[in-house]
Amino acid sequence: MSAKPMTVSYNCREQLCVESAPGPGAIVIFGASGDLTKRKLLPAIYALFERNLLPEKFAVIGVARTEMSNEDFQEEVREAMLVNGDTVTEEFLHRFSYVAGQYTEADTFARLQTELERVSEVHGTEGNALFYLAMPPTMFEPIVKGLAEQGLLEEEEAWARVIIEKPFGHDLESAVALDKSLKRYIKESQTYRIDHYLGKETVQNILMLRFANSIFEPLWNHTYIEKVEITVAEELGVEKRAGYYDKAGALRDMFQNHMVQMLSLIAMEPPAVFEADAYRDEIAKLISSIRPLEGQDLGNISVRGQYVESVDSDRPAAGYRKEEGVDPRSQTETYVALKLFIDNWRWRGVPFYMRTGKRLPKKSSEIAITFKPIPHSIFKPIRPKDFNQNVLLLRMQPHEGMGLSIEVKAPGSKLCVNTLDMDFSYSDFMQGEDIPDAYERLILDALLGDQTLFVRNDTVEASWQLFMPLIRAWDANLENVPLCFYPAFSEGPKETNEILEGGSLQWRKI
Ligand SMILES: NC(=O)C1=CN([C@@H]2O[C@H](COP(=O)(O)OP(=O)(O)OC[C@H]3O[C@@H](n4cnc5c(N)ncnc54)[C@H](OP(=O)(O)O)[C@@H]3O)[C@@H](O)[C@H]2O)C=CC1
Ligand SMILES: O=C1O[C@H](COP(=O)(O)O)[C@@H](O)[C@H](O)[C@H]1O
Repeated sequence: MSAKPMTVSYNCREQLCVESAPGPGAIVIFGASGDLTKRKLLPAIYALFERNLLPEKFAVIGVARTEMSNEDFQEEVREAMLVNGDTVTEEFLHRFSYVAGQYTEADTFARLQTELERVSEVHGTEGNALFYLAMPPTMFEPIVKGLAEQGLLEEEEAWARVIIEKPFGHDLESAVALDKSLKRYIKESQTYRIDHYLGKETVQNILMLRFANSIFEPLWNHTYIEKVEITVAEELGVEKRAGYYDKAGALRDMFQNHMVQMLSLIAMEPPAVFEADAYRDEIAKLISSIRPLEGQDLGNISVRGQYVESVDSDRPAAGYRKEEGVDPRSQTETYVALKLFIDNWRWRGVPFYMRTGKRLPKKSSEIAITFKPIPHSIFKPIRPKDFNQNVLLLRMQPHEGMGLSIEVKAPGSKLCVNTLDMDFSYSDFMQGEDIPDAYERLILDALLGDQTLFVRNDTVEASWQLFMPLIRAWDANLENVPLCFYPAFSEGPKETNEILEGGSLQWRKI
């Protein structure tokens, strides 16, 4: 039985809900010719502009090696917006300019400084600058070094902040080394490590749901929760990113960062206040409470998969090894499933089943919390079958929202039971407005100097530490952790069921 859409009454007229624009500042995008810039950053900047959430005095400077004039870059911006059906105004476009150059040459940073001075004068950005490194990770250090040597990271009269994209390092050792070398040039207070999942409305809502209501938290522990299932499924394949992805794979691309952050929000203890360090302290504590993989039988708790050619003639797709730019003998995983436990008082014995992959049946990210069965049924004589267990479903995307399944009496004279799926969609809540994209929220926070939703280095390292035994076992091709194959658009490798108590349970259908 599915309920009609719930009536949503939305009352957000409080002061706290009023968003305000940051003070003057320039946004400098390194990697301005790249995929992330076009698909995510430019639309996010435009959306902030439309919502009057960019500084009144702002400018955007693109930097990359590709030769382009300011006009060419403005044309790229215009085209990137047209893809989304947005026609930008000249008022918006004339704030954009471009600096071409190599990151190893001091001259690039000298010309960037000249451009920053110009926009300060013309657009009133007052020397404040947010540097967004939308770049392959190998370039993070050279760029930060170049900025520092040019004096662009000094904060005497203006602020300077750096957004660093993921992945932060390739493993624990490289993440530690990267952090050490960046710290030579920037302070932690200037470092904004972005994990765009933390900017998603529905991901942030996990905290609100847990800590702004009194009905969930008393049940949020091993006494009442049987298992938690976190799925991030993508329909897309590797697309044009094989150069990066074939070296990274799903564990580094999705698990070490987005999946662990979502797990943390579900499982963390409440911070005393929602402030950057109090909140991030709790995240760090949680990640370090995850049962170490070292010493566990990795074959029982993990599956790595790679997609092969689709077997569905209506939905043809090449196998991963045939994708452009992928090594034809690639061992890179495009799918990972893991069973994790959190060794603390609250979560003793509760399995967290987690999976993510590319070329799965559809795009779908959700967290399903299954509550334990009722301790005793008073309805046994009339209903010998067990009741369905309650499930709280948090849908991250698409159709953001949440659902709760409960057992109810079906109308009629008999005592018949039905499962009622109560469903709530964010789109109803938003009354026709679009849900802001994650990058909008995070760019805005960085302009405001709020680090709460950015990842602190200790949590990055704790997460790498957790996965190192798995990475080592995969690198060594140990027999108990084989690469399993799944047809594109299937539910993933069949071996995934094995980690659900030897196949006695089932994953939710994607
Ligand atoms: N694309 C996405 O969906 C997502 C990306 N990210 C992260 O964002 C960052 C950027 O990603 P994306 O835009 O896809 O990357 P791209 O591969 O599109 O690269 C971005 C730009 O970097 C420059 N570049 C590429 N290789 C080199 C190199 N070896 N040396 C110097 N410059 C180089 C190129 O510009 P030019 O040649 O003009 O200098 C390119 O336009 C990465 O860290 C990625 O992990 C995170 C989440 C999602
Ligand atoms: O960080 C990444 O995320 C995207 C998926 O993000 P979503 O917001 O569309 O869910 C993924 O496709 C990409 O490989 C990864 O680098």
